[in-house]
Amino acid sequence: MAQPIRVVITGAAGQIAYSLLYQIAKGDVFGPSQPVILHLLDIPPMMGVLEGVVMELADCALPLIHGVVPTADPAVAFKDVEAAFLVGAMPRKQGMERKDLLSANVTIFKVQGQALDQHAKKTVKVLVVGNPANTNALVCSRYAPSIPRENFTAMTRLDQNRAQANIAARLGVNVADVKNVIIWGNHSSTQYPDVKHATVTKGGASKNAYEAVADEAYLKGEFVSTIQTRGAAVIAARKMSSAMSAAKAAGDHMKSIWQGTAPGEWVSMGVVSDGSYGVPADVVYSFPVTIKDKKWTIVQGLPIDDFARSKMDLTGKELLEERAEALAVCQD
Ligand SMILES: NC(=O)c1ccc[n+]([C@@H]2O[C@H](COP(=O)([O-])OP(=O)(O)OC[C@H]3O[C@@H](n4cnc5c(N)ncnc54)[C@H](O)[C@@H]3O)[C@@H](O)[C@H]2O)c1
Ligand SMILES: O=C(O)C[C@H](O)C(=O)O
Repeated sequence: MAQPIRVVITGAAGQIAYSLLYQIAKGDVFGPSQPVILHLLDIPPMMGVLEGVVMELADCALPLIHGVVPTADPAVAFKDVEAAFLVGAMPRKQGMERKDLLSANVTIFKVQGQALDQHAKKTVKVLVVGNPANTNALVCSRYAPSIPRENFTAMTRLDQNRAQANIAARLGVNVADVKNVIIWGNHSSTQYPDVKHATVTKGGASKNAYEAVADEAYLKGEFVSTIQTRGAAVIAARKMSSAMSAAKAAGDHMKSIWQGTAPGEWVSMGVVSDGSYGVPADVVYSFPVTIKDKKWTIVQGLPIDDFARSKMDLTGKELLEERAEALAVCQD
């Protein structure tokens, strides 16, 4: 059996972690033969709750768990970790936009960037889930200069999963038959879910999903706004933000990094932009990427029409505004 890897989950006493820990511990993310030592970080008032989570992990009797380290100390939490799920942050309430969380949450990611820089393995792969996820990931990478910037990614996989599930339902196929829907930009209500390059397998043949849906008004209107506002719809219904689906998406995202993407498939994630597709550089922008040997590459050369262009520019503009606000908060 492989040597265990150390994996940190922040916000470990919270909602998302409650679903995510089980996925990681039973091998869904790093593989069925990869033991893990789980580092669980939360804040001091949550240590009692975290103790209960630790008891439950023990009671799951999962052979891949080779250790559990509950702590409120970032220096302990980030020590020698090879993968980091940065979940711990305040979730939004009904009526808020995700960027309303910026001033409350961004300093968490400054502190954790510094702790990663000092204590984590230099190869650590960092997934930021806490909102506003894209800008938090940018801040985290800036405060961890000894770790390559490409090791920091933000989660838009939940948006991709939502979009693929929506299209599958529309076409009456299984969700596994819809591939390559793209999320461009910010994990916010300006994101652009794009079906133009997606495929669907129906009756044994692979087709373009946009053409298969054959309803441009839907794909440019209701579909886009449904995916953009899905998080708010879940909050309105549950009175709490998405957790089970967010945890599943976090597992999917890290699994893609660890195990790579299948030939002909890509996934969407927020990465530090190099200006590809004419979007702003140096913001964490969601692109379609392929992954090999734990390294992502932006899929290049996709044709962008005027509609997509305007949506991609709008979400890029929002990320520039968030970056300015976040860096001002961090300097205070
Ligand atoms: N990117 C996405 O697609 C996506 C999806 C769903 C939720 N989210 C975001 O994920 C975050 C967590 O959501 P949740 O439902 O688990 O919230 P939650 O309130 O249930 O749990 C958050 C946990 O983080 C802890 N925490 C706060 N500050 C911390 C710090 N400095 N260090 C370590 N832990 C800290 C809290 O004590 C709490 O236990 C929120 O910001 C939410 O908006 C993102
Ligand atoms: O929308 C939220 O605030 C939570 C999360 O980002 C989501 O998309 O469900």
